[in-house]
Amino acid sequence: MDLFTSQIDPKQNLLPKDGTVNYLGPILDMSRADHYFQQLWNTIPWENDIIHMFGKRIETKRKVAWYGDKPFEYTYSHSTKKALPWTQELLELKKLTETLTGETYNSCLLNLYHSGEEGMGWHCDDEKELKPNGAIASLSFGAERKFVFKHKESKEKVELVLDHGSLLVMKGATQSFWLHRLPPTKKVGTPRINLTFRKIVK
Ligand SMILES: O=C(O)CCC(=O)C(=O)O
Ligand SMILES: [Fe+2]
Repeated sequence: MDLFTSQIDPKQNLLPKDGTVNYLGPILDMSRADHYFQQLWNTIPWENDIIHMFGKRIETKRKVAWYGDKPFEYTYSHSTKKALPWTQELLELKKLTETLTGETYNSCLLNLYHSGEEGMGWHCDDEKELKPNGAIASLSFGAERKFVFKHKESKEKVELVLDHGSLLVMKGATQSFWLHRLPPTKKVGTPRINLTFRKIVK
């Protein structure tokens, strides 16, 4: 563990107000994190996402997949997906995440970014299907990427780097008051996979 990761305080709230974000840092050793990256890369039926921008339907380069306890329908940016049944690896990761965060989840959105040129724009995860103020746990594999929060009113920003095999938790009022994004960058040439475990209450 290097000097930086040894200074991670999993109880520290990274937000100055209006929500709670904890960064637990790497929760898997390098070889297990590598193993999960390969498994997810090879076995998930990745599909391009559709977003609606300026009245147009745009297919993203970023790929997605949606899993859950039941074939939940999830409307994301006007397209509706039916959740696939858990794979063994996703169930292992869900259990580990539940233990470390003290919360339970029933669904997971997976994102695959082929390189730093792919990212995700400003948004909050406050869809009506999600448990209000429920925790969202974000597991990252592969390339380290910057992640940014921006307060909806004050525009204050909070930045951090999401490591290979790391866990980030957003909870409380975070989605009501803060946007987040994964900025694109020319500095990263390698892929990244992100899993966000969520709780659907429909
Ligand atoms: O890739 C990430 O780290 C963030 C993904 C995200 O914000 C989302 O899936 O809602
Ligand atoms: Fe998000």
